[in-house]
Amino acid sequence: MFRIGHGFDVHAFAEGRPLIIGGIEIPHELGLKGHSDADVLLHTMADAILGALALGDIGKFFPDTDEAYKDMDSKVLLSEVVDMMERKGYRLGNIDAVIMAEKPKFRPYIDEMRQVSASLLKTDLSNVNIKATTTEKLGFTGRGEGIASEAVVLLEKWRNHNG
Ligand SMILES: Nc1ccn([C@@H]2O[C@H](COP(=O)(O)O)[C@@H](O)[C@H]2O)c(=O)n1
Ligand SMILES: C[C@@]1(CO)OP(=O)(O)OP(=O)(O)OC[C@H]1O
Repeated sequence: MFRIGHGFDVHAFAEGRPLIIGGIEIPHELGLKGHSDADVLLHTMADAILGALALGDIGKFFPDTDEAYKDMDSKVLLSEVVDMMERKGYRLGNIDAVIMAEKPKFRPYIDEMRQVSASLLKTDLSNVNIKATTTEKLGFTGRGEGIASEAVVLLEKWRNHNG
């Protein structure tokens, strides 16, 4: 059995924060504002998986009102969601994600982001696609106010769940 999921997330730019996307730090004059490390790409991946499993979203499991998740490494968040997926008897089929931002240019970092995410998602590199686009200077991303990201995932049931 297959299940499809979709994730979408937005974080605003902020001064004095590192820019962490796809589990890696990207050199840029601005970072992203958030309760966690604000890794907008890993958040969309986690939300897409939770969506496929009809489990809700990351805010339900990692509320931004809980001090335990302050400055949380989103690699840990995604790993915990992958554990939930595995406990339900699913594994990743493939994931396709997009980062929407006017700046910086992500293309030089895409291969490393794919490697980090594939490892967190416990899947082969060939099952993970990450792309980037500007929004042609339109909207909040086009004005450089923040970064948006979206992901679609396919999960495959391959064993009986154990909890
Ligand atoms: N922040 C970004 C945005 C885009 N790219 C790469 O540039 C290509 C052209 O972008 P358009 O929005 O003009 O279509 C795009 O396909 C990406 O490869 C990027 O690296 N970082
Ligand atoms: C990741 C969490 C963790 O508290 O916080 P944020 O970094 O603010 O991210 P967001 O995608 O706005 O909401 C989900 C939160 O659960």
